[in-house]
Amino acid sequence: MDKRLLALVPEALRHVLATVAWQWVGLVGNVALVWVIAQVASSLVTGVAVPQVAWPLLAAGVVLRVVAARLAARESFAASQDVKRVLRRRIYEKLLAMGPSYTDQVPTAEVVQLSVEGCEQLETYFGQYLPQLFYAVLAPVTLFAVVAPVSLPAAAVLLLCVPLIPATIVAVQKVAKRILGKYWDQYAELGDSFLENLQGLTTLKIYQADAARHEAMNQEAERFRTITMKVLSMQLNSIIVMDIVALGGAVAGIAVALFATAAGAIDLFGCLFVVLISADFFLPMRQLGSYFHVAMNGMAASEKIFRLLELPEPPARTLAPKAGDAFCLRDVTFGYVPEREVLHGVGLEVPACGMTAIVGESGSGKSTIAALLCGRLPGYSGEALLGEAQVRDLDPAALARYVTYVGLGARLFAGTVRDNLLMAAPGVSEEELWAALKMANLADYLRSQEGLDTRLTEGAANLSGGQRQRLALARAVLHKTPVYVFDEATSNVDVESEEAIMAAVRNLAATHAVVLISHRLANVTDAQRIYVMERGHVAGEGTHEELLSACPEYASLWRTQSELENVTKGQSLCQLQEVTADGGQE
Ligand SMILES: Nc1ncnc2c1ncn2[C@@H]1O[C@H](COP(=O)(O)OP(=O)(O)OP(=O)(O)O)[C@@H](O)[C@H]1O
Repeated sequence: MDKRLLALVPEALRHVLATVAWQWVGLVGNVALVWVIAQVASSLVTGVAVPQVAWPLLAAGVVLRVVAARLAARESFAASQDVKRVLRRRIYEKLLAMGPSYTDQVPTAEVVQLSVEGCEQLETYFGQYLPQLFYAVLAPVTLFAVVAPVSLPAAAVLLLCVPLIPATIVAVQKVAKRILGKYWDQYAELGDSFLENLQGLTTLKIYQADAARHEAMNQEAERFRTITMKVLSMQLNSIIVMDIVALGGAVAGIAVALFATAAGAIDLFGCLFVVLISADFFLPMRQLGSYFHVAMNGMAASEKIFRLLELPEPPARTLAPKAGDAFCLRDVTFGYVPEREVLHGVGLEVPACGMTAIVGESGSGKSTIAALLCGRLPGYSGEALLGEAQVRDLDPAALARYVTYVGLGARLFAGTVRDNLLMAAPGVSEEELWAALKMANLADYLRSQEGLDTRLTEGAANLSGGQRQRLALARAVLHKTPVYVFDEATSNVDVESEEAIMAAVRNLAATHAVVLISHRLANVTDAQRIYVMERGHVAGEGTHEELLSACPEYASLWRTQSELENVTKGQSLCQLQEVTADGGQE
């Protein structure tokens, strides 16, 4: 019995005790029935009349058994409902408390398994195993009190044999614990790779790597099958052992009663009564043994649930930003893992209005700064302030109302364009929706379709990449917040889309704080302030002109990109000239 589990769901304990009480009432009914049957059988042999009380007792026994069985089942159901409800709520609250970065500590697949399968297993623990645990102690003691006046030696032998069953359970427990621990590990592993492969199926197909992954998953599934079979065979074997012990105990009790009858110590009724009741001494313990395996499964799941519930949580964030608050980073250091620092003493300021750009080579830490500003990386050191509050102390919901993040992975959902836009700003007028679409240069295209009712498939796969990004931008613009963070919002889009997005971003920057992360320097030349990142630190800051003269890293990046773009333009020109020469056209 795990005390932590009981403490976790104290409400369920009331139902567990009620289940035990009703089981006990059922046992009393059973004793009455056995008493009547033994009386009737012995009277048939001896010819002595059956006592008058037997018939009302028979009726009472039947009623008690039926009613008690129903009520015990109802209470057991109530206990398991409580457990599932409470545990799932606790897991959900834990995830909320851990915040969006919970995946750093526990994979989503494991959380899903624990909330579904894990909680189901605990349902059996509370609904069946726990009541049976109490009842399996109470029943033999009660029966001893009933049988002892009939035959003390038989009652004593029966009672003494009962603990042999838990003794075998304890012997099995060590092995069971090890096997079940492995079972859950394999289960979680299989769930993880299934989820990942399913999410990446398109990529696997593109590279024809699906067959290899399929094979790897088959091997994992085979390992899971093997361990499941081990669990089952361990359970069946131990049930056989428990049956032998239970039958052996009953036989010993019956033998004692027979000897006592032969010696004249008890009459025929007494002998029959002991014979008929002896199995009831062992049945509850035997039943406990079979629930025990399911309970062990639940215990193994509960270990994992506790591990999840005990994961460290970031301190409660309660502060909210005030109107006009601006971001300011001072000497900020951060690493995703302790052994590798990604930002080293970064300092930057984002004024409450205007465009602040962050540029730098790939991997220099730009997106990390964006994530930090959005409160997703609370484990930084130094000062990341919004107004006077540390970003890590701000309530995530309040921060989400203050900062809109638009990244490459902005998700568009299946449904209409209107649905996707309204999720950012419920209740806004049609005019405002169209104004945002116009800003993102998407209005004309959508008018040629079905307007705001244009249907999008999952992930807006029926739009082009550029259209998707422009729609994500329109949605962001509708989400009226004082600060916008654009992380590579113009990556992988055509020139037309890039120009449209940049025009919208500049427009926004006229009245809001905009942080623009872009690998393309041409997009940031008119930013009020540009920060140049290099390997996690700020290598330079200033306007485009200031940086060209004062920051060699920026000047070098600018030169490389300009040359590249000139070469590309030159090639296009050459190709155009070739076409003109060949075709003789102007
Ligand atoms: N979730 C993560 N876990 C561990 N390391 C990470 C994680 N995300 C980023 N990093 C590491 O942090 C460093 C900075 O990454 P970041 O994404 O901030 O760079 P970036 O400048 O935005 O790059 P890019 O221009 O390619 O998007 C990289 O070395 C990267 O390997």
